[in-house]
Amino acid sequence: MDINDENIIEITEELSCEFEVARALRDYPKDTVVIENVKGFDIPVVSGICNTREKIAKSINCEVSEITEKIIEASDNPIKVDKFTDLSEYNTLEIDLDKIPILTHYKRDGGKYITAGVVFARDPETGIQNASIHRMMVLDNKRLVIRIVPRNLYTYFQKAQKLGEDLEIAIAIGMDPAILLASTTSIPIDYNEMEVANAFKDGELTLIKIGDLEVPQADIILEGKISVTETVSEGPFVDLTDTYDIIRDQPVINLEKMHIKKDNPHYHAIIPAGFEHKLLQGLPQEPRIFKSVKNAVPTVENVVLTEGGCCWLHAVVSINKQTEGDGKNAIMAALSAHPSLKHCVVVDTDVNVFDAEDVEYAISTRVKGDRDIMIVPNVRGSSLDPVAESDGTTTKIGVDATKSLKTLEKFERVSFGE
Ligand SMILES: C/C(=C\C(=O)O)CCOP(=O)(O)O
Ligand SMILES: [Mn+2]
Repeated sequence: MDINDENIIEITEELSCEFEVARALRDYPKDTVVIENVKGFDIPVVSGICNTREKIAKSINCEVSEITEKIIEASDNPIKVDKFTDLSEYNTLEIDLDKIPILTHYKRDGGKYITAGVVFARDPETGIQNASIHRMMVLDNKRLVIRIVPRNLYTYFQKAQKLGEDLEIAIAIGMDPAILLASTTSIPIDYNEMEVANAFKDGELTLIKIGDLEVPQADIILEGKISVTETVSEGPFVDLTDTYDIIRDQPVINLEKMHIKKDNPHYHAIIPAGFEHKLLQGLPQEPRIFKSVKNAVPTVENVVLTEGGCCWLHAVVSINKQTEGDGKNAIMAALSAHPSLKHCVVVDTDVNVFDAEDVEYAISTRVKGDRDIMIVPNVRGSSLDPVAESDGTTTKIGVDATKSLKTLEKFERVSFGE
């Protein structure tokens, strides 16, 4: 795997994949780290290839402020993949998960978890391929349990269940961040995420044909089937709010083969609740929120699900305010586009949405509480919100931190001038 970062932290001390690797990685929340010497394994662990917006922007060849625009462009203009290769660069082995340094992260976790696995499957009816990241807990050296949320893979799984046939899958681990990002995009069910990845790569993406599937040249590829009859308990697992998600009955994966790159393979681990987890899960929601706000307020400039808000619960939206009330319309559009969103702050375009201090500056100088704060009780929120009611409802807050158009002169940022 090409790790495209000139400042890699290399840890050579021998560490156990049970707790010790995860503990060491938490000391470097925004670095790319390679753990060279994992006790009992030949394969090093890499983490943090997508833990900053800068790294993600670099992988898709744009500036941080252009990521949303770039995702929208690639999702709206996917490119059919026409470059394929085979498995000649891999060693193919009978499945044995005990040969891969899969981590146990925190003390109360349900077990070892694959956290950077992209799952590839075809719709049993239409044949369209889906790619999505799922957490998968290890049951033994041949079996996993997968958390499937009701999105595209879940729909395929339901169709497979109706047909009574297990769903064939490949799990790819350790790949170019642009392909990881494409796998997390929220695109319609009849779209193939690898065509979005190919658009990020200007048509240069090469995939491997494995059975009926077309899979990226990842460092590790597992082959197997999601059972349509067998479920077991999955969890506990720390989700992006840094709190434990609940235990649920989820489908079992029976694995058959594994393909490991001959040349310098790494096992990619995403630390639960780390910035890589937050960004890969949250950042692909930003284009959805952006499109919705654009409908309501055409002068929207950018949308960010902030790292402090777990890239899930807090949004900052910047607009070039034209009329009084634009801020509140932007809040309503953002809250409805991402139902998990709890708090939304709207700022003017002279405020940098990526800079928490600048956003706080806008809140402190441009908000009048009785006029600019919207409180919406009893709405559905995120299952991860620790203050949500048992029925899933919570209270949402919108903060309109835009300048009042009536008194614009009072808000002039003097140090911005001459
Ligand atoms: C399972 C989650 C997200 C996803 O993969 O879509 C996290 C919780 O989702 P909520 O919709 O915020 O409950
Ligand atoms: Mn999909």
